[in-house]
Amino acid sequence: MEEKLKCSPISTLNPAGYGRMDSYIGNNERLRIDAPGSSCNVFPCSSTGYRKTMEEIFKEFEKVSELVESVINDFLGLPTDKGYHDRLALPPATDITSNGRDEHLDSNCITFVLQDDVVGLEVKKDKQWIPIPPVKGSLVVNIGVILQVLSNKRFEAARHRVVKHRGRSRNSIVFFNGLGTNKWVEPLPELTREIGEAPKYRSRIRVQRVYRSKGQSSSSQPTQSRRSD
Ligand SMILES: O=C(O)CCC(=O)C(=O)O
Ligand SMILES: [Fe+2]
Repeated sequence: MEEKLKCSPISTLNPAGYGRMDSYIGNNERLRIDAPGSSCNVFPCSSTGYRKTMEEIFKEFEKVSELVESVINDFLGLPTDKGYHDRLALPPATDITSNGRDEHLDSNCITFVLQDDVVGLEVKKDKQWIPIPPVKGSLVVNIGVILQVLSNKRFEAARHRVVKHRGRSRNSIVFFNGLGTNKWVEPLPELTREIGEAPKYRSRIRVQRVYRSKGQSSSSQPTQSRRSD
């Protein structure tokens, strides 16, 4: 634990580093990593190869993310670059004992999950929880709230959770393709007024998260408030 706390975020404004999220399903530990080269990244100093490996993994995720993003833009009939490029990788810390996640929607655009061989991830469909068992060599791709709003609900965010199994640790690497904070998000004009379709959402703002310092838990869900226009 001492080693983990050495990796606590160095800035209260940027959560890169070690953190915990306490939930009723289980305590979730994570090491959050921003793009390689970010001055906010904190890596365990006892492991020399860790940083290099994580940065390589980040770059691989970036490539997949770009590909999927371009397929989605193509599908929506949008230019290839709509500007949603801010990315974060959040691999949970090692030797965790419990690692559940309450049900939630991801608040970003697209999420990529690389699971180990421990089951736990579930998605809600028609009021039923459906397990998403790990398949070697494959990634789970989740739609997040921002893409739901941008696409005027052509894509719907997946409600999901991670169920904890007694006595089994689970590790996953999660890569978030998102927009960053404090951005206005609304259905894209190409998918609404330009084609005579009513927007299903009002403008929303993504509010900067409030992060607590050193080892304290922080909220897993960024606040999204509705503008009243
Ligand atoms: O660990 C997982 O499989 C998913 C984690 C997750 O849903 C999240 O970090 O938003
Ligand atoms: Fe999630």
